[in-house]
Order: sequence, then C-alpha cells, then structure tokens
Amino acid sequence: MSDGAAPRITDVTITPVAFHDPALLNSVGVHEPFALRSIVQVHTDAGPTGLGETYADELHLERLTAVGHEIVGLDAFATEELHQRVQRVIDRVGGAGGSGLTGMITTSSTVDRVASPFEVALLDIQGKAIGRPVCDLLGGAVRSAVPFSAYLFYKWAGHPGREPDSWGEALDPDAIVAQARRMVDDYGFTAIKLKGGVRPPEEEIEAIRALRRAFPDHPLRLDPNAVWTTRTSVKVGRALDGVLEYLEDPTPGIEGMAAVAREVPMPLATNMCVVAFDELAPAVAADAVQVVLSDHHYWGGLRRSKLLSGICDTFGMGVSMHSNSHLGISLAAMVHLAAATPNLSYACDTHWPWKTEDVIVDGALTFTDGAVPVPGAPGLGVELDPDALARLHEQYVRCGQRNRDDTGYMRRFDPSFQPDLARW
Ligand SMILES: O=C([O-])C(=O)C[C@H](O)[C@@H](O)C(=O)[O-]
Ligand SMILES: [Mg+2]
Repeated sequence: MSDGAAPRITDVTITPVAFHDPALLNSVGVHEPFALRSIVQVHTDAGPTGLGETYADELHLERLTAVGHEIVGLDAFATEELHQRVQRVIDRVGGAGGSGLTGMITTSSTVDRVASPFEVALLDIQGKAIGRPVCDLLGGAVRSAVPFSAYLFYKWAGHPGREPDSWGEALDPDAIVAQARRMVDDYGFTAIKLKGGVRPPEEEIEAIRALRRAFPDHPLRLDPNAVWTTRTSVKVGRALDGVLEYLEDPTPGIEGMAAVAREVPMPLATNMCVVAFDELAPAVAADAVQVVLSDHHYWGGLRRSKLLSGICDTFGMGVSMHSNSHLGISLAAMVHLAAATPNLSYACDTHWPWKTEDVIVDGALTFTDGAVPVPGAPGLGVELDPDALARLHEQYVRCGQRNRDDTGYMRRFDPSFQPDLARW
C-alpha cells in the first residue's frame, strides 16, 4: 500500500472451530457438546488483518467462502460495497436456509447475516490502519465499560455419558439461584436473565420469584422463546408485575406479541419476531414490542446495528443485545457496538461464562462489576492465538457436528420431544 492509499483485501481465511458447551436447555432442545463458530480473517496489502466471528453451519460456511472470493481487491473502507457484493453472491447462490440459529430465528436476512463478520473484520482493519479503536469508527464510546447480564439456563449436570461439568444440574428454583450466585460472585453481573420455555410456566414464575428474593436489586428478565400461548403469556406477565424489567418473546409473531403487550404491565422484548429491517414497520404499527434485542451477527454488522438502534429510538423502542454461544472476537465487537450506542440502555446478553476455551489471546476482555471495559487498542483490540485457533479447528474436524441441532440432540435422549411454539 502506498502512503494515503486504502488497504486492499488480498485474501480471506475462514476457519470453522468447535468449543466445549455445557448441556444448556432451551425451548427447542439442548445444546450439543460443542458450539460451532467460524473465524474470519481478512488479509490486506497494508499489513493489518481484520477479524470477524459468526455461525458455522455448513450452508453459512459455503456462503462465507463465496463472499471471501468476491471481496478480494476491495478497499477495506468500502463497507457499503461489501454489502452490495454479498447481495450479489446471495443472488447467485441462493439465500434460503442455513441460519445457524437453532430454528428459533428463521426470518433474519441472509445477506445481513453473511455480510456481518466481513464488516466487523473491515472495521478492525480500518481501526488498525488509523490507530483507533472500532468504537471510534462508530461515533465514539459514550460509556467506558459495557454492562452484561448473568445469562442463566436450566441445564443437565453434564452431557449424557460424559463427566458432569463444574456447574452441575439446574432444574429447579434453588439450583437456578445457586447458578446466579456463582455468576454474580465471579463476574459481578448487575442484571439477570433466565432462559425459560423449559419447565412449566408456573415453575419458571417460581424461579423468577426465588431470584427476586435472593437478588432484590438486580433487574430480572425471562425469555421462554415463544413457547407460551397469548393466554399463558398474559397470566405470567401479570404474575410477575413489578418483578421483571422486561419479558422476552413470550409468544410467537408480531400479532401474538401485540395481543400480550396490551395486557401485561411490563415492556416486551424480542429477538424472534423482529430480526430484520422489514419487520420493524409492522412491529411498530402493532405496538408489538417495546425493546428490540440487537445482534450484529444477524443485523448486518456494527453500522447496521447502529441504524437499527436509531430506528428504535425514533419510534420510542428500547434496545438491548442478544447473544448466542460465542468467542472473544464476537464479544469484542459487541462491546465496541454497545459502547457507541447511546440508547442501548440495558445490560447486554452474553453466553461468555459458559465457555472454557477461546481463539483469542487472554487478557484483552475482562469483567469488572459485570461490565467489560472498552478496549482502547486499535481495531477490535483482540489478537488471534494461532495455536488456539488450530486446536479448536481440530476439535471441529473431530467432533462431527456440522450444523447446530438442539432438537435432534434432545431427541437422542427423549425421542418424543416436540419443539412446538406456543405449546404451553
Ligand atoms: O435470547 C435468545 O433467544 C437466545 O439467547 C437464543 C439462544 O439460542 C439461546 O436460547 C441458547 O443459547 O440456547
Ligand atoms: Mg431471546
């Protein structure tokens, strides 16, 4: 690269990895022994390599690979053209299926999902090229640390046939409170989310009440991933009046959520019925949700997630942040985005405490009082550990998992399991 010239993309490396994941339960089944991710490295003629992280289902990997070829030669500052090239690839190879999102979220835009890790990698390159952290490219940090919530799960003691993990079984309110206690003690979280939709609604109400008694000052959330009817949702919402800061996706669809929103006292949040830009207008018109959970992995990257936050602000909706099982590159991107989004006023979700390994060099991301200080180094501020990347890739090759399938894994142990929406 000559002085003043933009870094140009010379090559893209996409590496699928697998990392150990506990047997966490949700409405569609149970997490498999490994969570899958793709690590995207975008190389340039100027030196800096950019990092991105995303899902790793086979179809998604194929699309990432096709985009990797399509963007060689692109100026690393040209994120709009990146989006156009991804659109071109998806027009060519097709955009149906392959969400990598358990089947819970199926309507997100394929173009946005596929573009996201490349956009993050380009921002990482840009930051490194000009010596500024990614949050500065998004308007600058409005907070120096980003608060996250303790993300609790009902869970089995371990994967069947394997050693129990250090968290142990959690299937009742006492065990959920104990799980919360460990997370709050270890990380200092100041908000708590319970993944519901697993036990009958009355039991999940009891778990939330037990959490309220144990943590009188922590904002609480419950997310059953749309397995309740509108009637049950209203019953639970009213029973937890004054206890929940928001109720997340109690029931499926914009109409269903709107019907519940009219009858319950707390805001409704979603990462299921509004997961793409074309779903915002109908949701606003129906007043279906009061908080949208952004997620740069399916909203098209960091700049488009900021666009989402602006739209939410305009229409008086709050913004929070969703997570799936992820590694450090994703956490860094989430932190930069949240730092530069003034109206992201809720603690963000993260699966971070559930993982025991990573692809980044230790130490760049730490939790203090439940919040991650925004890295000040150029770009995302995280560095890839090549040995760890090779180890987790080898794990991917050996583990045999290729697509996330919580339902299929659950059916190995309970063949009658049905993941139906609105089943309670
Ligand atoms: O808020 C949510 O819906 C999620 O975090 C979705 C995830 O897939 C979660 O249910 C999980 O990890 O099982
Ligand atoms: Mg959710």
